[in-house]
Amino acid sequence: MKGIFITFEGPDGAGKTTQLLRLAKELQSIGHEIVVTREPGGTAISDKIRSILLSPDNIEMVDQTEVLLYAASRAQHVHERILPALDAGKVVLCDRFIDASVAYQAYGLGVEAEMVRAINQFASSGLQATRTYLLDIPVEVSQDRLLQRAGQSAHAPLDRIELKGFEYHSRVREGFHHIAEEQPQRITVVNANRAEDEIAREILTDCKRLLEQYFAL
Ligand SMILES: Nc1ncnc2c1ncn2[C@@H]1O[C@H](COP(=O)(O)OP(=O)(O)OP(=O)(O)O)[C@@H](O)[C@H]1O
Ligand SMILES: Cc1cn([C@H]2C[C@H](O)[C@@H](COP(=O)(O)O)O2)c(=O)[nH]c1=O
Repeated sequence: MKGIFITFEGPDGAGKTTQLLRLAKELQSIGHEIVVTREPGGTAISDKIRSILLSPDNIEMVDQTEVLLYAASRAQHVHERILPALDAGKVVLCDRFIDASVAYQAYGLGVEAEMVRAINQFASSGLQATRTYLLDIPVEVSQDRLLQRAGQSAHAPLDRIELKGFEYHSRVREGFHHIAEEQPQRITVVNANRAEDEIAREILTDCKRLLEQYFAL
C-alpha cells in the first residue's frame, strides 16, 4: 500500500466536511493526489445503503440491521474505492470510518463494542487509518449548527441519526473520547468549537508533518 489513509471523525455538525475539504485543497495545492470520500457512501452501492440508513422513514430499523448496513456500505467502499486508491499512492481523506460505528452503534445504541469491531474488521479487511482527526465539540453547539444548516433551504433536513435525542448524542461524544484515549498515536483530538481558520491551520500543520514523514520512508 503506497498511499495514506486519513479519516475525520466526530459528532454530527462538528465541522468534519468543512475541514476535510479545506485540507484537501491545501494538500492538492502542494502536489498531493487526493481522494475525498465519505461514509456511509463513497460508491454507488454504498450510497444506496446510505439512503436506507439515514432516511427518517426507517424509524423501525433494529440495532443489528443498523450495525450490519454500516458495515456493508463500508465493505463495498473499502474494496471498490479506498484500497485501489491507496495502491495507486493517493492520499485518501475519508469523512468517518470504523470509529463512527464504535461511537454511534456501540456507545450510542449499546451494541457490544467487541461485536461491532469484529464485524468491521471483516468488512474492511483490517484497514485502519494512519491518522484520524477527531473534531470534538459540545453536543449543544453541534446541534445548534445542525439546526442552522437544516434551516438553510439548499440543505437536506435532519436525517434519522441526527434526529436522535441529546442523551444519545452525548453518549456518542463520550464514546469518541474513550476511543481517542485508547489510541492516542493514531487519533488527534481537535477542539472544533473555534473559528474555521484556526482549526484548519492546526490540522494542516499536523498533516503536512505526517505526510513528509510517511512519504520519506
Ligand atoms: N468552526 C465552525 N464554526 C461555526 N460553524 C461551523 C464551523 N465549521 C463548520 N460550521 C458550520 O456548521 C455546519 C456543519 O458543518 P459540517 O457540515 O462541516 O459538519 P459535519 O461534521 O461534516 O456534519 P455532519 O456530521 O452532519 O456531516 C455547517 O453549516 C458549517 O458551515
Ligand atoms: C460511518 C457511520 C456513520 N454513522 C452516522 C453518523 C451520522 O449521523 C450519519 C452520517 O451522516 P453524515 O452527514 O455523512 O455525517 O451516520 C454511524 O452511525 N455509524 C457509522 O459507522
